[in-house]
Amino acid sequence: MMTEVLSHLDAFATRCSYDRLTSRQLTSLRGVSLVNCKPLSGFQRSAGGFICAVAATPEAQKGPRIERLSPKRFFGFAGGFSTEYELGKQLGQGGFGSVYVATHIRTGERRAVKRMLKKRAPNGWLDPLFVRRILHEVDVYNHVGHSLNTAYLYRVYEDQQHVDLVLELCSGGELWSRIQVNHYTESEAAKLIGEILRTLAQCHARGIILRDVKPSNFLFLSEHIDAPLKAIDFGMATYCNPGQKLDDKAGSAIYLAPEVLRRSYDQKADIWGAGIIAYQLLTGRLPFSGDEGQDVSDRFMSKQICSTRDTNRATLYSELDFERPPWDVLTGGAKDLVQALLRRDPSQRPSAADALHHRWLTPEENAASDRPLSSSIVQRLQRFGTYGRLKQAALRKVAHSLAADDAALMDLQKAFAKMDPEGTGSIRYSSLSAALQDFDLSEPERDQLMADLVGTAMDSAGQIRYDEWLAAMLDWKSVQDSPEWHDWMEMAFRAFDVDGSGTIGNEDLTALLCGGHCVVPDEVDAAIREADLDGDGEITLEEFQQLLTMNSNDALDLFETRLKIASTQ
Ligand SMILES: Nc1ncnc2c1ncn2[C@@H]1O[C@H](COP(=O)(O)OP(=O)(O)OP(=O)(O)O)[C@@H](O)[C@H]1O
Repeated sequence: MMTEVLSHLDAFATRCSYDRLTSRQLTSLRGVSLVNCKPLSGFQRSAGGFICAVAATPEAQKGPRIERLSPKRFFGFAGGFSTEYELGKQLGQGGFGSVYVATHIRTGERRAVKRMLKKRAPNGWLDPLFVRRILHEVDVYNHVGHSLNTAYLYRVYEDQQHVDLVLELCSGGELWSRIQVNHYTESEAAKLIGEILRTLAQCHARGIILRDVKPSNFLFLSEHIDAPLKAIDFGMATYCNPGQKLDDKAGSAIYLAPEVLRRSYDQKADIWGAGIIAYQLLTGRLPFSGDEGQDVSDRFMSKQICSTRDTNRATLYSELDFERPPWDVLTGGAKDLVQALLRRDPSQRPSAADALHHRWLTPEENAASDRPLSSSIVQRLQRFGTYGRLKQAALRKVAHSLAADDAALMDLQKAFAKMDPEGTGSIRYSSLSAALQDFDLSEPERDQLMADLVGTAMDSAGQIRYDEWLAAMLDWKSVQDSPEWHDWMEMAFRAFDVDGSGTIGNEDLTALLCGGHCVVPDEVDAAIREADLDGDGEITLEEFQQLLTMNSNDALDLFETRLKIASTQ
């Protein structure tokens, strides 16, 4: 009974943050007695929600009344999917959703839609695990989905029955199906392993752990042999703060790290999964050897059933084989990296960011962070895209204050002037789009990269202002070293606190982000959640400063370049 009450309240509390109820307001609800509320597993920044210890009073045991919630718009996502999209053939089926091709009725653009049935508990409430899974998946897409290594999330819809995630269509099939057909050459494998590690590094830099790193969660964008790889399916992801250890067993058997089986793990567990994939790409089999390990490997690769006990024993104890062919012909660099990724002691395993610098993956001398601006625009746009709407708006505001003659901005000014030869102070989308032709990007990818550049669609009119350009291109870490940084942050805060109340709240952001009328549901809520550490629905100066400072030092080489060989100069 107690468990049932807890799950009622858990789902209810999660929903409450979407109603912008504070923990104080929660406790005032009839029949609910909540103590020690804290943000839901680190997702306070954007998914919101509270985990509360519950004093199960007789009244609380009845649970809050379901009528308080509208199942139709439980999450606050947009409605009207079927008026905007036509559903086509099924692409795939997972444990949590079916994925279809969907065509945008007005533009004819083809996308993938992951349709998940709103799962209900026997009492009619939405199942709390389902609620949390959706929140986590959307949250991770919003954090890292604007990088080229992840399928782009265009929009989320919901109706009475379903939640629909509209995603970039990846039509090249799963990495898994190519592993089964091919053994990759070393350079092909290195490119793919680099792309996987880049996704991990971007997530880990934001405190996210994926917990389901396996070949079927990476899809090729197209059928082209060199098509980029995109990560999908973040339903298992969660947050893990520095120093924290998770203890729940989550993931797919053969890719689980030893420490996950021992129930004390952090982001390094994802690296093990990447190591198993790397091994498969290079050899077409699993690393486990000895009688038992070999049996697990053979069964798994030929899609026969393996018992959990045998799989776990192989992960924990089997010798890892780096002797048999093709290891005799693979280079020392490949062996060295894969061995490092598969160290059983997680403290000896490299982080994703460190692994990316391994000599086998980055043979060129020229690290991405040293590249000139002209060849790192794509990386800079992705990095900016992974910041939330509020942070993007705040950085634009600060960029506006930077001195026009600052020598550190010279390169950025020059690049801007090249696209604005008449000195109008704005560049056209078409000019930037033309500049992006030098990069090996699909047309939707070009549009995705530019989507985050301007403040609101209303004021853009197809133009990008200098401050918008600066905000996206700048290395903000260096700006933060300026003695004026704190003044600039405070100035931006005061400007955003439109009603002068001392905090930034709902009305301030409605005015700021959508000129008083937001058409995208949840837009303002999501912006508040970006910074609202204590979940009270308001952003204080301290919370605002923390938002502006975190993640600003993301190295550019965490992001894909996609530079065409011909234009590396
Ligand atoms: N963006 C996409 N483009 C094309 N196909 C996709 C896309 N996303 C998912 N698919 C296909 O749909 C399948 C199921 O998707 P996904 O893994 O996200 O679902 P799931 O229910 O979360 O799965 P799981 O049971 O592994 O957690 C994928 O294996 C893939 O074949």
